[in-house]
Amino acid sequence: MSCAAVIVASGSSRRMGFDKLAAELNGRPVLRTSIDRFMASPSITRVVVVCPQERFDALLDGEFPKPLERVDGGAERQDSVIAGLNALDTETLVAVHDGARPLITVEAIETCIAAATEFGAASLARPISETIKRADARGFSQEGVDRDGLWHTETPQIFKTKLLKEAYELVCANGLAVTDEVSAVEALGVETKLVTSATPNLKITHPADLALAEALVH
Ligand SMILES: Nc1ccn([C@@H]2O[C@H](COP(=O)(O)OP(=O)(O)OP(=O)(O)O)[C@@H](O)[C@H]2O)c(=O)n1
Ligand SMILES: C[C@](O)(CO)[C@H](O)COP(=O)(O)O
Repeated sequence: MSCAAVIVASGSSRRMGFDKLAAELNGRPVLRTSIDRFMASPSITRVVVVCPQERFDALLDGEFPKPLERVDGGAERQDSVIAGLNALDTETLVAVHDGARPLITVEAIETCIAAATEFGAASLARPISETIKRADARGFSQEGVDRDGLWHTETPQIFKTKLLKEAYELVCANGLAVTDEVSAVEALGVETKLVTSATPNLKITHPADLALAEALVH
């Protein structure tokens, strides 16, 4: 099945304090590293990057082995995902990925595509492996939360393109706010297969994450 990648990269890096997607990892911008991982995945046929023109222009050094295009994003992540989906027509599957997750591997992308091919909806995710507490506004623990069955979702999140477009139409029609695509398809009543993320795939969010990613990137 043909699979397009939509890489969302229109965020404002508020928690980082500077443009985290332009920051260098191993001599390459974070966003370029994310794009290159999808370019290297055999099942990916094209890459749509959702970001401002100037952020895109800074990435265009060298050749790309597959079609690459850019569209403008929106105020919220879900608006940026919808802008990317609107650029797609023929691909059966779409893999949505955060530009801020540059440690994604080709193996993880291909494993997730295989699950999406089988189930129609798949996301990389990690079972929670620590004790979970609910705290009050002062930061004092109030109770434990049973972690059985709880996962962190990551990206890529990969779906039949028609399904994800329908899900976001419903999200918009009902004025919902979702933080990922798994939540969007849940609004349609559709389950997503969670695929265990076997290697670090952190979302660079705070300055310390960049140092960690630099140590882990290869
Ligand atoms: N309006 C938005 C918001 C986020 N993103 C993208 O969604 C991914 C996950 O968002 P996050 O890491 O939270 O990035 P920021 O929104 O930039 O972070 P912050 O909330 O600290 O500003 C990132 O690749 C980010 O660029 C996007 O394309 N459009
Ligand atoms: C999509 C996501 O990466 C899944 O973990 C995450 O929800 C995006 O981060 P945000 O801070 O919610 O935009």
